[in-house]
Amino acid sequence: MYLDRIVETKKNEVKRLKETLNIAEAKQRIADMPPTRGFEAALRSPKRTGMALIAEVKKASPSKGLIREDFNPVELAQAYEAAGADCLSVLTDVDYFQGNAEYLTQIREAVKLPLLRKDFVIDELQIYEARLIGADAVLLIAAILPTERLRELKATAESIGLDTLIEVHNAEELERVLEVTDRGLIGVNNRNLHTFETSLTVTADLSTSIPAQALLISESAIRTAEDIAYVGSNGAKGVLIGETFMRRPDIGEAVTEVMGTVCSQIDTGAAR
Ligand SMILES: O=P(O)(O)OC[C@@H](O)[C@@H](O)c1c[nH]c2ccccc12
Repeated sequence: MYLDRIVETKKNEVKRLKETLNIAEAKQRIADMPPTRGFEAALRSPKRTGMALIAEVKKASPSKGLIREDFNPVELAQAYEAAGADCLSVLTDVDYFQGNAEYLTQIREAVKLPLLRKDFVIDELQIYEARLIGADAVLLIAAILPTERLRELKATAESIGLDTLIEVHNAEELERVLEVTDRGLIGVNNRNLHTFETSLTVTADLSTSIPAQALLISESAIRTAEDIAYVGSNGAKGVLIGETFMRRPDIGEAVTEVMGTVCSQIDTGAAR
């Protein structure tokens, strides 16, 4: 199963990372860095009324293969910023998503938006590394983290100024996450990471169990303005979109088409 394979790869990456980076040194370097950009804060006051956007810089994925041939991460990030994205998500996994930590560092210099390091975090050291390469937030995936690990990794992230986006796909994962926190950013992944199957009803089904003080981000398989209206009417306060934008030659046009200028079509009265 591919998720297990990815985790094996990450264990090896962590082993290698431990040879070049230790926590004491990382902490020292982080102490000299400028503060993070406020990933959650940006999503809580989105540019488009009613729906925040995390736009993703993603070249390829295990489920879709190569998504975008003409891939200049900095240009793509700038186009997203110009189109009014609130935050960016940058894939840093090399083997499965053709991402790179360097893309994130380059993007940090080129745009002002808060950045999510999109990777498969299983160890503290990856979190310190995320901060060092220029991330403002990290993704924590409940499917690969036992509850206590989730709690520890979240605390580590917060101790160095990083926000967390905690990702769930089913009720069991959500229940475990709610043991750790009932606030912050909760991402509902519409894609099952084991089968690759997608359905936006995953967001609708889980949203009723997500407390109001948490911010629900609907992730994956969002393609149209109708999809935005659907997840928005079912509790999502933000969306994380990659492939739909990456497949379009003109990123800015795609963002405007999907997001609208304001998300006025959302009937938030029906939410929850
Ligand atoms: O490209 P999409 O279908 O718009 O999906 C974006 C994002 O949700 C997806 O890349 C993602 C969600 N969770 C992940 C975990 C790891 C890697 C990737 C992901």
